Amino acid sequence: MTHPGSSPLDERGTPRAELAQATRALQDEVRGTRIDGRRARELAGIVAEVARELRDSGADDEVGRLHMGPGPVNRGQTLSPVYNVDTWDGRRMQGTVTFARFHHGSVGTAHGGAIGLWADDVLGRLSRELSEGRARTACLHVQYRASVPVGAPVWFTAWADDADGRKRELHATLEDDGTALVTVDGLFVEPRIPLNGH
Ligand SMILES: CCCCCCCCCCCCCCCC(=O)SCCNC(=O)CCNC(=O)[C@H](O)C(C)(C)COP(=O)(O)OP(=O)(O)OC[C@H]1O[C@@H](n2cnc3c(N)ncnc32)[C@H](O)[C@@H]1OP(=O)(O)O
Repeated sequence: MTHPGSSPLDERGTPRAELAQATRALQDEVRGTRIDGRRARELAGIVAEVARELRDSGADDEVGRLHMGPGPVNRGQTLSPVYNVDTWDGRRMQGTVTFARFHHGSVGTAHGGAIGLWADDVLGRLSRELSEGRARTACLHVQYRASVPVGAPVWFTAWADDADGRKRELHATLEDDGTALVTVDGLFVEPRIPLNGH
């Protein structure tokens, strides 16, 4: 088994990744903080100042398009839960995902939408690893079988059926101690009109 070590999803060791991680920490702490109103207002000013500096430094996307190529830029987005790919044998990907406080849904569990977001991301990653052709999510079927914890790593497996022309059926599970928490079936389709680098 090999590790796709150069993946931008590894998000290690670059200043840009550090910025993304600090932003995630901020998102987590904003959620549910008990800070008093006066200080909250002061901190809002500081955060606004940071946002201004980032905006004024320019953006590397075009008309809001996320940069999808290799490199840490892709991970500048801080919405998706962080996941690590531990093994990849060319067909099956395994690793762990940790849903953060930011992704909290119902009491003590990860938000179903955050789980769907992660599923789209990991299957999109799988699709990229499997083929040069750019495919888009046509359909995502998420079954929530048991609650997914927040703040603790959960084991995942993602794999693909044989491609059928432009269509790829992809699957993923989240599990804890051998119990399936979530199962996902996705269909990714390479558009008739190829995507231009998206
Ligand atoms: C080294 C570099 C590493 C880089 C590492 C980067 C890692 C990076 C990770 C991040 C990864 C993020 C991944 C996000 C991925 C998105 O979130 S993509 C955004 C969300 N999805 C969209 O916006 C898609 C919108 N829909 C569309 O664009 C079009 O409907 C589609 C899906 C492309 C299909 O359009 P089309 O090409 O015209 O398809 P069409 O010819 O009608 O149908 C083709 C076949 O698919 C079937 N089909 C199409 N749609 C459906 C459907 N919804 N249901 C069932 N069947 C369908 C058709 O029935 C047909 O089947 P057959 O008759 O051939 O058997």
